[in-house]
Amino acid sequence: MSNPSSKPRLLVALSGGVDSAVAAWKAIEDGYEVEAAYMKNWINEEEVFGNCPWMQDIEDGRAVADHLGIPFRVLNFMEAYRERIVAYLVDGYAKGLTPNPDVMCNREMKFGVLLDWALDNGFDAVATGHYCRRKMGPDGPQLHEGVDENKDQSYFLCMIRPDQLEQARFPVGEFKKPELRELAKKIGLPNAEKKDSQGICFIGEVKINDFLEKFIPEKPGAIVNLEGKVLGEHKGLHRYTIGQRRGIGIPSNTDNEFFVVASKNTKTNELVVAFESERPDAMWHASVTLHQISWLTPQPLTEKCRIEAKVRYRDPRVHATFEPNGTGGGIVTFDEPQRALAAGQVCALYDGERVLGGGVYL
Ligand SMILES: Nc1ncnc2c1ncn2[C@@H]1O[C@H](COP(=O)(O)OP(=O)(O)OP(=O)(O)O)[C@@H](O)[C@H]1O
Repeated sequence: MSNPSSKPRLLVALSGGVDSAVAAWKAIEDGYEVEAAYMKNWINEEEVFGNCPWMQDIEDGRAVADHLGIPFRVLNFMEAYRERIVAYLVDGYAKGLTPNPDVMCNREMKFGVLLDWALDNGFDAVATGHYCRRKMGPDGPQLHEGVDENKDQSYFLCMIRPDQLEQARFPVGEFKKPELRELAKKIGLPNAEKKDSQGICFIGEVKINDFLEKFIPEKPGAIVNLEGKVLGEHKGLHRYTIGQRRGIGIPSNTDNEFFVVASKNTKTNELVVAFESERPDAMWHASVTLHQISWLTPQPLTEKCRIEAKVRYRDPRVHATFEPNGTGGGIVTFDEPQRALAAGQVCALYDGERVLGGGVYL
């Protein structure tokens, strides 16, 4: 497709939410020729649970695009989503892991399938409403945390590849959320007061276990304490995550003490629970091994070095030492042990506010 204007063409991923709406407005202000796309990833078909309010989101997206005077389209990526995200999620849980579909969705969908579509259709880049920043460094673009410490979403983007970052734009990374809401009202965006979305889009409000029930058969086993005493029965280890407090189904019989999931024994199909105050060894980790790190640096780090690591979206960065293992992964040893790291989750590596990359821990 030819570009009659000299402006770079930007496709904004418009979710119907306020962040991507302001991202589209800001991109226009920044001098891009902007168009918008909503990705239809999942609908409540085949009676599988799932309650993403996608029809409302499409209406909101369209209203925003109309308000800004930019073209809007809905792209059907349901097949790719099923193959790349739902399958990864279900396989992961079936293996006893705790997958991170939000991280994978950025790599596989927003800056994967959507970016490919955009490039094929004459766009130069794709923008989202993520709170993070892309800064030019001496060796190319770098990914940095967003200015708003409360909202920073760089963790979710730590596994995108450098070639994807090349064509990614984050127009709201310099904003703080309250300021962005105010701006949305000031410029009259129709969704300025819309509530923030929660959880994984395609399962919406539905609990992950209700969703997984449709895909993974029950596999009952014993719930045991640290001494191996049987306390009850579980319906399948895939329904639990290390460190989980709620929904274990075992009363503690003690005031102010609650059971947590200390570990999952896949060999015996036992769920091991403990009181938090017992500080079960299995729940505190001095280090994690990351296999296949996805680097955002020009070259992978090949020397032992000091870094910062973020083991969960809502956790702060913590100081750690990184040691490459020579096979594309490495060991992250924390200065202070970290609680409840579930295999399958993602550890993001930082140098200050700059994201160096990320990997899945074993
Ligand atoms: N279905 C979708 N179609 C197009 N873009 C999407 C879709 N879902 C998410 N995005 C993009 O990914 C970004 C981050 O998604 P997330 O679900 O975390 O939303 P959010 O932080 O609540 O942002 P928003 O307020 O824009 O919904 C969004 O700002 C948007 O650019």
